[in-house]
Amino acid sequence: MTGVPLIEVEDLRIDLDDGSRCVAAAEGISFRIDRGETFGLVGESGCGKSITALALIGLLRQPLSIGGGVIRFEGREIQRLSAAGQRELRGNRIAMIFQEPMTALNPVSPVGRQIAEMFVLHKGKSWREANQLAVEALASVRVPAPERRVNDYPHQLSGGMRQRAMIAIALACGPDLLIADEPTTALDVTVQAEIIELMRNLCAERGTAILMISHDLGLVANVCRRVAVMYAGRIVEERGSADIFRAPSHPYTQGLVASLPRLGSRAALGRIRLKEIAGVVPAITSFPDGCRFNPRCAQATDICRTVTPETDLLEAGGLVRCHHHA
Ligand SMILES: Nc1ncnc2c1ncn2[C@@H]1O[C@H](COP(=O)(O)OP(=O)(O)OP(=O)(O)O)[C@@H](O)[C@H]1O
Repeated sequence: MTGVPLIEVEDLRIDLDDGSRCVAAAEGISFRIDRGETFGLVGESGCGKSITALALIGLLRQPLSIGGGVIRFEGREIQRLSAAGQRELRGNRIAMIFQEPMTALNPVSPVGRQIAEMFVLHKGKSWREANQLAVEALASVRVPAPERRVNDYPHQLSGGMRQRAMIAIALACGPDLLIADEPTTALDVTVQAEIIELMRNLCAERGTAILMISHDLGLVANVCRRVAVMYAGRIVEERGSADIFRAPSHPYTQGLVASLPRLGSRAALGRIRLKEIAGVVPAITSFPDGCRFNPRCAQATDICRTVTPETDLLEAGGLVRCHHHA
């Protein structure tokens, strides 16, 4: 399958229709992720990261729906797959982990059983085999005493252990793509680092691609080779992770980079306040004309208030959507 991306999103639009009116919650979304690659989607809360991920796995529900564009998995259009085909894609090929594992785990079923179920349902294993594989899966995510822990219910595990169990379930069937939506936001910093390291190592060993979603540019750039920055339902910049710090091109990305504490700096030690991006993200129903970042942008001119910028290729590699890009 050389040359064919694992997943390719082309000009995706996601509509939000509340019955009285229909607005585009996200539009013009295009990116590709190759086999085994790590790709990040970053942006402030509400910019459309999670709904983009849900669209990829065919899990958008009313009032949201795909309003245009194409999503291809190994060259096949996901929207054209039957319901059964989409289910098989979600079970076997694409897995997802969320911020709060409690919402994804079944509270009345032991975690071992939930892992074993994946092997029974998607790999045709017997329960006996599947139970053994569940112990191995928990061991692979470094859960201590896995042969005992398989019998624990989700509420008996700490937040970090629950997220490990979620990763075990997600990776059970050897997916080609793991979508991780704010996987560590609810955890404290030390546990966060351990979980990220674990996820990254397991995926690298198995050749699993990662689509990581977070509001935290530092975290995403640390895990991913390439990063797309979203603002108000559009991708405004896509770059290699190192380039995004060295020479951010879009004023919004520049703002995000300026608001990151540098390791060991006075800001990281909490002694000075970091530069925040002034203003707030507009609501879906009141996206401004032209560039949606223009009301918050110090570089905005008349054209930014009226004309939507096209996506330009950067000489140094990458894409940017700004009339005045650096
Ligand atoms: N089920 C829904 N009904 C109505 N609006 C929704 C629904 N789900 C998402 N939205 C809206 O769509 C927009 C994009 O939401 P999305 O969850 O993708 O944002 P996000 O960037 O992932 O932010 P967060 O990190 O806060 O989840 C938001 O304005 C949100 O309010």
